[in-house]
Amino acid sequence: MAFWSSTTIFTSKVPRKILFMFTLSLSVTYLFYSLVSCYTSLQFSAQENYVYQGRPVTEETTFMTLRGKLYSTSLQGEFIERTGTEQPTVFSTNPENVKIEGRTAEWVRTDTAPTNTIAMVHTAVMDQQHQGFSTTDSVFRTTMNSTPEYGEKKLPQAIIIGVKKGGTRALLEALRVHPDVRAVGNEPHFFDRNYEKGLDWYRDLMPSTLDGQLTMEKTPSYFVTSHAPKRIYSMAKDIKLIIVVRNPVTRAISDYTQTLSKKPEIPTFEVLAFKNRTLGLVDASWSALRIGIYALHLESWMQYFPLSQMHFVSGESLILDPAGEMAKVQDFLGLKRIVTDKHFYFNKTKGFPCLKKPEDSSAPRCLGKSKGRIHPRIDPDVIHRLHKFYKPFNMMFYQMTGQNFQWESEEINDSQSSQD
Ligand SMILES: Nc1ncnc2c1ncn2[C@@H]1O[C@H](COP(=O)(O)OS(=O)(=O)O)[C@@H](OP(=O)(O)O)[C@H]1O
Repeated sequence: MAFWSSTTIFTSKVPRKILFMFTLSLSVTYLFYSLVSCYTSLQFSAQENYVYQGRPVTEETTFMTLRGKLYSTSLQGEFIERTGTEQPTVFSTNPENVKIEGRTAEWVRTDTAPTNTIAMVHTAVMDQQHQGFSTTDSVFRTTMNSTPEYGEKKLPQAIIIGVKKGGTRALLEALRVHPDVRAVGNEPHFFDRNYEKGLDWYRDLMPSTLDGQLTMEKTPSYFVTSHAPKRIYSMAKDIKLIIVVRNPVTRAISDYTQTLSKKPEIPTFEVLAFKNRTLGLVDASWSALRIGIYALHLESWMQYFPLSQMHFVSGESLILDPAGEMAKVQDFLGLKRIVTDKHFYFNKTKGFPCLKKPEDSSAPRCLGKSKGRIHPRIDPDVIHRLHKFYKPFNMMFYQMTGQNFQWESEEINDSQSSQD
């Protein structure tokens, strides 16, 4: 009764207009806050959803979110072709001075530390413009997807040490699809060119990893660097070493093709391959040929590491059956077989296997122009002589590794096809 009477007094005392204004302002305030909170939650979910192997990932578990964040750049296949950081190719016909270590552009993923992102994006834009690519939203997405790195930087537990032009980039990029592998995109060249910079410098180049993830790098010149085995051993005795090998004759031609692309004025392959062609004296000190004497280089690695710590990948099989080679590599690294045939397709235009692109991305997932170059035609007689030159070294290599890479049967095929 008291309540009823006080309400009646209130309504009768306050003018109806004021009451109406008060109710209206309350409603407007309520509506405003509802809209603001709705917008914030929409924004949050747009930022927190990313794609993991083609599927959108939401915040189902914290761990998946963290890992997804860590991989948000890489799993969207943001590959940006940029010029390697290596020193430019120096060519000399004096075998002692021959240094064909230069490298051309290659695919480098942009999952860098945030501090490097702006520089990388800038480089990406410049490079894409330079190559006539459109400065697409892939660069934009790279910026958007640059998330802080989680975990800690570690020294690598596995290194692809060689061989130059063996297919090392293709292997590393396929491995980087694996959620338990994190690798530095550029070649650090720590054990051959930057050793004096120290282990802290080297570690700092590595991407951050979470527990259970492998840190990796690839520098193909390590395999032929005499002091690399000792240096790597002193860093980590139990490190795993991967060597991608390829028919040494084709490898030499590939190496030469790379140099030719930068220095078109160099002598022909046929000239460089011999000290005296009439006498059939092969110039084994020419680095393009010397690198292919695998048995010789392997010997120095075997002084420090048991074979069980080395894995040899056939460069030929990596092209013909990438998933098969990846299965063996994942086993060797103690990884779950996650990278399988589902991840590859044969790209007819490229003429090589490429990584399948995630559903939502238009980013290319083939390697760049510097991988899979067209080789110049080499005199079949020179090819035959080189096969003969390499044969004993290949045999020794097969014996040392316990693997037959069948490069001799390739020569039979080559000569058959050149007769056709
Ligand atoms: N999937 C795929 N796509 C393109 N290219 C592929 C692939 N798999 C292996 N290869 C072969 O890799 C060769 C280059 O080897 P590397 O990456 O080790 O070269 S480098 O030493 O890093 O410069 C390169 O040599 P060239 O063909 O002579 O250019 C390729 O034959």
